[in-house]
Amino acid sequence: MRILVVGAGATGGYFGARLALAGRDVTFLVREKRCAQLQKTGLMLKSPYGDVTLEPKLVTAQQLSGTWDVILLTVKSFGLEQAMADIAPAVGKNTLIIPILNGMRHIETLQERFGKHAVIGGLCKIHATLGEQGEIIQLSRLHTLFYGNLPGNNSERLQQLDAQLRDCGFDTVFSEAIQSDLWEKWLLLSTLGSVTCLARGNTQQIAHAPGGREFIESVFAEVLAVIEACGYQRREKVINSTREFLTNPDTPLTSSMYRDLTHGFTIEAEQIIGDLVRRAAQHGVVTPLLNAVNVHLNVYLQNRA
Ligand SMILES: NC(=O)C1=CN([C@@H]2O[C@H](COP(=O)(O)OP(=O)(O)OC[C@H]3O[C@@H](n4cnc5c(N)ncnc54)[C@H](OP(=O)(O)O)[C@@H]3O)[C@@H](O)[C@H]2O)C=CC1
Ligand SMILES: CC(C)(CO)C(=O)C(=O)O
Repeated sequence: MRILVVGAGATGGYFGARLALAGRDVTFLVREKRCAQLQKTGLMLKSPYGDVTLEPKLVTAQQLSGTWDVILLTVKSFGLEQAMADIAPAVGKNTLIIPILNGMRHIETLQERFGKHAVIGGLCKIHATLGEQGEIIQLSRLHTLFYGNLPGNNSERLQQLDAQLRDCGFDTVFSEAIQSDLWEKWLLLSTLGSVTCLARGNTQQIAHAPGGREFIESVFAEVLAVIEACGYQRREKVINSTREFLTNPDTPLTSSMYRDLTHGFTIEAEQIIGDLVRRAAQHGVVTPLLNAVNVHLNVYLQNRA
């Protein structure tokens, strides 16, 4: 299968590199600046599993030709509109698009543009960032890619896709409940992003501050109430383990949004928190903490602008 990885940033660069190293037919769709950088330095991966540099196959939007079997979409939410316009010529009638953006709204946006049959549910769990030379830095050993059919879609091509993605040097989950996985990832990520961005520290620091653990639990409870109002059917075991994970005083967790914010970069405030706040209002769920986080992140974005 021909795989087009859209974006060679922290996540796209990581999973794309692993796929290419495993011999899959991978091309990265990149913009001019990143293209020039990668042509000069190669795609450098700094990883607890060992460092490696590869010469990636690169293409820019102007050079795209033909359609692709798989499109792994790894742009940030604010790059989605442009990315959809760029990939449109590459989407054929059998193309499978796997977005791994955080949040949920992009799924409907992609389905509206390319049709439900084209969009596979996807998410990734990894701690990765870009270094000063454009290298991909994997910050922990976590590297899991989840994918599966969304409700109302039953693509038989997923078996084929699974065979392509498996055994490539990262963990995979071919999920039969990707919709639940997506809600649960949002629960984890939005809670983690909220508390770390508001407190400007990791979860270990927060858990050791007076009222810190309760703070994490209260944000978690708000997010859970929102996603349940939106239709999430609670899986008690996952809820409990996620809550434990986030409040563990021995583990210093941060989120990619927190890393972006502390570096002064733009952040996916709307996709990760704003969308939750809007859904809460639609369903009459009261979310004072999430509202405060939303204001905080928006003021950060205003100051940045
Ligand atoms: N980093 C992490 O640890 C995790 C991130 N996520 C989520 O994954 C998503 C991607 O995040 P991440 O990889 O960190 O983001 P990055 O900013 O590191 O990478 C995104 C890349 O997309 C590229 N891009 C944007 N628009 C286009 C386009 N039209 N054509 C080609 N390339 C494009 C950017 O390139 P350019 O250099 O040209 O701007 C950039 O390199 C986000 O939704 C994030 O929340 C999920 C789990 C963990
Ligand atoms: C939940 C987590 C931390 C791991 O994948 C993440 O998605 C992020 O940092 O954006």
